[in-house]
Amino acid sequence: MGGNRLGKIFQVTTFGSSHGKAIGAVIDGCPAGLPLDANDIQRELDRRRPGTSEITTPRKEEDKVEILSGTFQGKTDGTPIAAIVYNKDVDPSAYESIKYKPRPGHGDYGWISRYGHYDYRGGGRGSGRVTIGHVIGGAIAKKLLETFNIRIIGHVTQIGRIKAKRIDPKRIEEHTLENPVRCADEKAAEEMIKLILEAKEKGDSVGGIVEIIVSGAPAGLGEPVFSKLDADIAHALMGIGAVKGVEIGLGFKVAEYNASEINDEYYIREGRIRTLTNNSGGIIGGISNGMPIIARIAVKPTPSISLPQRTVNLKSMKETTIRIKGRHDPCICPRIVPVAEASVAIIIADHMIRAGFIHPCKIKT
Ligand SMILES: Cc1cc2nc3c(=O)[nH]c(=O)nc-3n(C[C@H](O)[C@H](O)[C@H](O)COP(=O)(O)O)c2cc1C
Ligand SMILES: C=C(O[C@@H]1CC(C(=O)O)=C[C@@H](OP(=O)(O)O)[C@H]1O)C(=O)O
Repeated sequence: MGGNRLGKIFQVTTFGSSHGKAIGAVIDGCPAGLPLDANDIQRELDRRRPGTSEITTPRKEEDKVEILSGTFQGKTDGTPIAAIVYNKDVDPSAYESIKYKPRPGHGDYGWISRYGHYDYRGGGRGSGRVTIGHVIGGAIAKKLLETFNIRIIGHVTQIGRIKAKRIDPKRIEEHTLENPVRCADEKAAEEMIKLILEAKEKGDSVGGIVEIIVSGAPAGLGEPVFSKLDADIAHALMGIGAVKGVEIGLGFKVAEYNASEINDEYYIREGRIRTLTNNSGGIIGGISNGMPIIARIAVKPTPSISLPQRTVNLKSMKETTIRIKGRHDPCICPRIVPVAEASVAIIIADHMIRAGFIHPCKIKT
């Protein structure tokens, strides 16, 4: 199949599917000497886990992770780290009657066109559940980055047309930790939850926007051509199911301004070069400039909905309709937050090693 790997030196390869035996990741290129145990990964997986509130899929999974290799006496030893989560609440019954009917908005038709032999149960490897692998890789990347005081935090900024007020990035974590919609603006969060529940009640779904902020990254990460830091971040984020747009900094809004209005002007504070504004989202010419790195993703409404929709029967080659049953997220945004953080963490960890900020073999702080 190919295409299951992210990162060049810090490489994360994921495997597994929604209704198969297990899902996991193999991380190659993590330097030796990083303290790591299952709890470091579990903490992140718990933030992604399904079945935790009325605004997530009711599929009940513990998502308990087991580290199979790559650590010795509580630290990474430079060998491939393999970690696995077994699928427990597997129930493909809802997919039996629709196996020849591609779901509008989901990956079914594309996968059948490309591979022919296709695991139709829950989209197989096309399921959002495979993002367990992203989160495993990202948890290790985050742990590595924390050693260098680099932190990555995501939050929901919009659901449907409801927009959150801007909040001090330092306060996002405390405000989103206990909040099921992962929005730091408490008033907007309440309205968002209401909107998600209304859509769910109707058998429909809603989309939104998630922002990811990297703080503490040094200037000098990235490459000037092709493997630009912004290009690699966009690649990683677009690799998550349901993501239809990526913005860095001001993003699509740059079209509305003159350069004199949005160029980030430089100044010096306590011997450090900074910029007055951060419209470039911390990346200039493909390389980080030491300001916070800011990416935003547009997440589409969950494709599997129970309202009737038009589709085709690929066996009889006749037009037909579909009503999707089963267990689905009425909105993907809250659960995509840890996945997006993980994807960005993998790219930043990879570039930290590539640019020489982290030794590729052993941790030297
Ligand atoms: C965390 C997460 C959870 C998801 N949950 C669902 C779901 O419950 N039902 C569904 O139809 N799609 C869900 N998706 C979205 C599909 O996986 C995605 O739309 C599908 O793979 C098609 O890919 P595309 O939207 O990128 O074109 C989820 C995605 C993610 C990342
Ligand atoms: C189980 C998860 O999300 C699943 C993502 C998903 C999809 O089509 O993407 C469809 C549903 O799967 P199933 O029909 O197999 O229950 C969701 O529950 C998970 O993320 O852990």
